[in-house]
Amino acid sequence: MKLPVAELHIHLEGTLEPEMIMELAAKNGVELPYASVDQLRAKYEFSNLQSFLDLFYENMVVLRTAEDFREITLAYLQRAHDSGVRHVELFFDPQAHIQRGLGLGDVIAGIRAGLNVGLERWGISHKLIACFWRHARAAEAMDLMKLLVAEKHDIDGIGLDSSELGFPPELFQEVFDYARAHGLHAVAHAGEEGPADYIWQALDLLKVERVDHGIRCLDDPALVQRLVEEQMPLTVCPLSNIRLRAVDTMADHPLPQMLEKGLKVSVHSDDPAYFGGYMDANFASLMESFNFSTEQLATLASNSFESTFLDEASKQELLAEVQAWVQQQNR
Ligand code: HPA
Ligand SMILES: [Zn+2]
Repeated sequence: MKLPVAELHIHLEGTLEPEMIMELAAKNGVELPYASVDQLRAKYEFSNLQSFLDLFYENMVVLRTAEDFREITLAYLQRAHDSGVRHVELFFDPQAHIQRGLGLGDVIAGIRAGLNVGLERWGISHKLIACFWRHARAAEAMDLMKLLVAEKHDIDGIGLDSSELGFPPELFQEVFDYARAHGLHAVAHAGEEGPADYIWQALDLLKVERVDHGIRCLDDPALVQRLVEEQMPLTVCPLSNIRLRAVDTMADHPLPQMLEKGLKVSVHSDDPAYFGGYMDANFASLMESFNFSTEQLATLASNSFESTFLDEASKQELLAEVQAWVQQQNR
């Protein structure tokens, strides 16, 4: 039995494996600047967040139809299932797709169709979170926010992603106020490359229910204290942090320290096709450096379920799976 976990920090477009990119490009007649999977893979060396985002946005242009979105969602869920994921809260970047002329309804219908097959086939439950680009104008995010509500698009929450430095959360306060007033959940990337102050802003101005990444909180003891007191979930992505050079090596990763301080941390894969693997690869890499105990692993898994937007009964069912896993380990 694999450690059962919830995947709460996963960008759908970041699950596009090089093989799928080449296949979709051929199918949709999209010209790419690489002739082969190997040539594409050779570009997967990143120096920071922006160097990754440039390639990430370039590659997602191969997605053209609702069927493409259904297919990649399902391909991701197969891998998620193989790596122990029992519930997923999936991010996608609507601005990327509507700018290319795709219909918002088609994108969401395709993703939802894939998620529903995943629920039937593997019992993986789900939520869907539309992320706004912080590098684009807040007014553009606001227009999209209003459209999502006016057209009753089927999403469960909103997030904030893309380039962090120079784009503080405060720019998006109005968008998050609007989302909250319309019953949507709210999360935001903060403190990945950006300073601890961006985490304060995400909490106080955007009133987020989870912070994505959040590792830079360790620079600010008062912030750590607040995050511990509120048991604010932090969705930490170890392989992403290494590949984007937010942390030097896995041995330097702050996750053990964060656990030690009582922060509500859980492990996630961010953009697994780009960063060296899915949930299981993240845990395998952590285990090589830290050899976590059964108890520590169970805490990480339980935190992941407690940090979901599921109802209490569903959370309890999934938490019971963690306990069953612990019993199996101790047998
Ligand atoms: O790690 C990330 N940070 C910000 N934006 C993103 N979009 C995809 N992945 C990321
Ligand atoms: Zn992310």
